[in-house]
Amino acid sequence: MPNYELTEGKTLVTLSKTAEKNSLINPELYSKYQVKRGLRDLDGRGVLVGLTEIGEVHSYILDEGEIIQVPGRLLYRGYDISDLVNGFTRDGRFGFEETAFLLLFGHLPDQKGLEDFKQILAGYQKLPEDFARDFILKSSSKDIMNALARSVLALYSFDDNPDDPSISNVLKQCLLLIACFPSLAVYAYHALSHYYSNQSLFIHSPRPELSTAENILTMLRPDSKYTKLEAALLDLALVLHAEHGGGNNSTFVTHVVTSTGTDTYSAMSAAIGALKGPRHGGANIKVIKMFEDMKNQLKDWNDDEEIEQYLTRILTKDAFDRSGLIYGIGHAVYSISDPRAVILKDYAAKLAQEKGLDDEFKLYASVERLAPQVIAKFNRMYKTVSANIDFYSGFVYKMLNIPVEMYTPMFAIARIAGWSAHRIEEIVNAGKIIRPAYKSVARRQKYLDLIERN
Ligand SMILES: CC(=O)SCCNC(=O)CCNC(=O)[C@H](O)C(C)(C)COP(=O)(O)OP(=O)(O)OC[C@H]1O[C@@H](n2cnc3c(N)ncnc32)[C@H](O)[C@@H]1OP(=O)(O)O
Ligand SMILES: O=C([O-])CC(=O)C(=O)O
Repeated sequence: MPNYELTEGKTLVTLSKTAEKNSLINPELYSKYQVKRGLRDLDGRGVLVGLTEIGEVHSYILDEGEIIQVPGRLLYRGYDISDLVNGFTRDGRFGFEETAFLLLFGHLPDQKGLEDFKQILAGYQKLPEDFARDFILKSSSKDIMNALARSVLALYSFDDNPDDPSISNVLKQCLLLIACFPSLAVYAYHALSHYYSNQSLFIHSPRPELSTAENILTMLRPDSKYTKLEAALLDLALVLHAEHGGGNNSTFVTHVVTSTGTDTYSAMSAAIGALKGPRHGGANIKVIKMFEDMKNQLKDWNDDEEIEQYLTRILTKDAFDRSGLIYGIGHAVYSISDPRAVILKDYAAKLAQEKGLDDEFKLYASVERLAPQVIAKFNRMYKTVSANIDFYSGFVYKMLNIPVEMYTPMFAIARIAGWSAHRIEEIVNAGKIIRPAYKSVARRQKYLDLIERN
């Protein structure tokens, strides 16, 4: 982007300094006016802004008004995530389609219902004629989440009835997006690796008889080959990422944008933008890059003291991306544990052993153990922090040879199921635009004519 020289030496640098200075609000005012920053109460509990039956994120119990932190639990439509995972893995079935059905329709499908649902999704898999060529390949993006959001917005033009908010129409649009996200993301990755990394370009079509996880691997790999274990692990990751209640940032964005009465494509592209952020879904890419940096910097991966020093340098903004964040650690709701991280860690350990990456797994486990202590030294903590879902997900994807650029898009491919259920829930129940209050703390000013200003 050009750096425009503006008149009278006012470059973008000086203007940005002015913008920054005049945007700063005295931090004391937030407590003075009891602002619930991050929509959180001072004890860390979220401000109650809605009701949902789709996902439940459980992290504490109240004992005589006192918050007692407990290991995290996640329920989809009232079913514990561990029971769901145990159910389909025990039966050797893929779980993502069944999970999407559960989230959208509120009950687990029977055999026939599941087969019918898979057929409906397969029917929506095909992108419009020339869509991949004209909208993905011709204008490739350096970021797949950006490409995905653009594709979602472009699909609006191919819909004969895009603005109809009836549930039958919105459901149809959501099913189409659930079915198309894998190809939209994978093709955007191929465009990126071709145009930015000079790799050969190939496009494989999704196959209607395959599961979402199998199709991702089929389309991603030049030879379309994958093992049953690889597909099963990717499927598990999709199930674990599919839903997380109404308050997580991207799902809340879905509620906020849906509450305006806008179309499905606008709501979902906004949610993709929210998920892309490194404090949310984008954390999985940051985690893997943080570990690459850490591995280069550490002399001894088994030395706790050296690891602690590196983590401290992250917090003091002296290491990695200088954001001060240890990615993959901490959560707005969970404290003692994120149940999804517990499940993924187990699989990561087994896979690491198979792939001869035990040392790297041990380093992850050490950081998981040490980071909460280091963070607690630097912050006033009202609750414990622990590894979140994104701590081990990137490591698992890496062991599945999934390119790093695809990690956050994998999250989106899964979470579109949850967003869809929440969009429908918002339309069915709300009818009220979401509009919280902002108190103005600006000084009132007397207007000056242009010639009077200096
Ligand atoms: C799928 C998901 O979205 S899971 C989350 C993925 N994100 C990450 O992994 C990024 C790293 N983690 C974080 O940035 C945070 O833990 C978040 C954004 C997830 C949650 O943030 P919060 O709700 O503010 O967490 P919490 O209230 O427990 O934090 C207390 C303090 O510890 C700090 N803290 C929490 N986690 C971290 C971390 N990983 N690294 C450094 N500091 C942290 C917070 O910034 C906060 O400090 P402050 O009071 O000075 O603002
Ligand atoms: O709930 C949150 O804030 C973030 C999260 O874990 C998710 O969206 O999966």
